[in-house]
Amino acid sequence: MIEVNDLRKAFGDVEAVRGVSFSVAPGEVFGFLGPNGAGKTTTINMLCTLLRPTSGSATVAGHDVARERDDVRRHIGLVFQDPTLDGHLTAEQNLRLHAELYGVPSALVAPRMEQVLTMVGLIDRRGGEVKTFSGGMRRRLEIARGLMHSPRVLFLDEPTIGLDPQTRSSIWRYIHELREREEITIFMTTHYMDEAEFCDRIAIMDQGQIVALDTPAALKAQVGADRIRIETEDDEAALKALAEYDATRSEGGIAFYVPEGAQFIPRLFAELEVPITSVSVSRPSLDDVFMSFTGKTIRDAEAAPNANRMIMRMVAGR
Ligand SMILES: Nc1ncnc2c1ncn2[C@@H]1O[C@H](COP(=O)(O)OP(=O)(O)OP(=O)(O)O)[C@@H](O)[C@H]1O
Repeated sequence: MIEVNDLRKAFGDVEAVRGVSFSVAPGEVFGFLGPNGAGKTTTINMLCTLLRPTSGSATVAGHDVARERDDVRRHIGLVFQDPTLDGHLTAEQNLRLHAELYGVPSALVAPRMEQVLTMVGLIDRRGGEVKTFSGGMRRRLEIARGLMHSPRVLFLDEPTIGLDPQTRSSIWRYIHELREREEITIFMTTHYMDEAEFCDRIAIMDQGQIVALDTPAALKAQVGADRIRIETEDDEAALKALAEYDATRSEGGIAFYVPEGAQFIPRLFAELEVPITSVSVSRPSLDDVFMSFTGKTIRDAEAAPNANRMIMRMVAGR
């Protein structure tokens, strides 16, 4: 549904996107994960035909984003970071306006409106002026509007940014319901690690390039080991017994890494002669994945100005 080949975008000296290639299958929820400034919005804008690529090529629903812009636009729905609803119009009027702009046949407008407003839980507020809606309601209405013309691909740029955790999870519920009900491909950007987990596949982007691309599970498996932390009645003896795992002292206990934590625990209890008073296993998170591919946490990547990033890379030997 989306094919991208060595796509690049430079703004003067700033190389925002530095040669990305990937493809997205029909029906997939595909996520672009990366810190602020990684180049996610620039990539999405090129795929939506809002920005012309400097070089490289991309097709969306079979149409070239540079040469067949109108065809691409007809097949996509957009939900952007910045709201674009008209606050003085009602929910219904906003959707109707969008349907007219997209040339939705008039007989289809009312049933489609009912369908999308029901999907995002706003059918009872259809007559309310948008300026009276909460941030979460507006975002849901934006999603409904993006779906009015039955696009084949829905692009969502940070769909949950600035929303509280409860509203974020309800937005995700709608996105998943949407995928079950409609034949639609979803391409989204996020810099929330926990949200990336909801995607079928994730491309991790850093400084204009894709540094990793796979399912969340496979990415985590690449990072490998589970972390085990135990507290015992005799840490000194336990450290000796666990020397082969390079166990170290950690936060008043002992920590070490094994490939399959859950399977290791029963053996640990059976074989370690020192009594264990507490145990925890943590699976690698997408934070660990980001760290292993970029050498920094996603928060550091956002906070660090470029000079600091270079120093961090030098320190990391990269
Ligand atoms: N119109 C523009 N002119 C100049 N530089 C730009 C322009 N748009 C983006 N950039 C630069 O390109 C780089 C990538 O920006 P982009 O907005 O694509 O990142 P992002 O990953 O989407 O971040 P965010 O999540 O903050 O939107 C940044 O260095 C940004 O300053």
